Amino acid sequence: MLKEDLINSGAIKFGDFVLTSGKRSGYYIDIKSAYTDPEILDEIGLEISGMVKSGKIAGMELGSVPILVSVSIKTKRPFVIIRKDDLKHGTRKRYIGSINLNEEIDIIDDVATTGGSIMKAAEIIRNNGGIVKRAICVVDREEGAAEMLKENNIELYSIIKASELR
Ligand SMILES: O=P(O)(O)OC[C@H]1O[C@H](OP(=O)(O)OP(=O)(O)O)[C@H](O)[C@@H]1O
Ligand SMILES: O=C(O)c1cc(=O)[nH]c(=O)[nH]1
Repeated sequence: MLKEDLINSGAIKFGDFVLTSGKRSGYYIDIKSAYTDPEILDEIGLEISGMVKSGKIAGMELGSVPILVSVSIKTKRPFVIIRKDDLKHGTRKRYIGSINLNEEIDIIDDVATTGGSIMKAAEIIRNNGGIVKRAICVVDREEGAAEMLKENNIELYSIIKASELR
C-alpha cells in the first residue's frame, strides 16, 4: 500500500522545516524523493488515475510533474504544466500545454499544506479560460487547504491524510 511504502521509503522526515508558505513544521513529507522510485510513482499514478474526472490534468512545477506524466500515460489525458514564474525568454508563456475556453481541468499536486500552490495553479487556468472544480493531492497535511480551496469552489481530494501517517 502507498501509505506503508511512503513510510518505509523514509519520505516522512522529522526536524525543523520551512515550508513553501513560510510556515515552519516539525515534519516534512518528501513525496518528491519517494517518487524517484518507479514502483512508488506507479502506485501514485494508479491511485490518482482512478480519481481524475476532467478530460485534462494540470499542476504547478515541480512536484506535480512526474505525477502528471504518470497519470497522463495511464489515462491518455493531456496535461498542463504551470510554471511558478513567468518565463523571461523563449515562448514567455506561464504554462506548457493548452487551456481551451470553458474546458474543465483537474489540478494535481504532491502535497497540500495551505493550498496556496493549488490555488495559484487554478487562478492561472481560470484566467486563461479554463474551469477548475477539483484538485487531487497525494498527501493532504490537513492545515487548511481543503477549507480555503472550498471557499474558492475547488473540492480537494487526497490519497492520504497526514494524520494517517503518524
Ligand atoms: O499547499 P502549499 O502551502 O502551497 O504547499 C504545498 C506545495 O509546496 C510544495 O511545493 P514547493 O513550493 O516546495 O515547490 P517544488 O514542487 O518545486 O518543490 C509542494 O510540492 C506543493 O506544491
Ligand atoms: O508545505 C510545503 O511546502 C510542503 C510540505 C511537505 O510536507 N512536503 C512538501 O513537499 N512541501
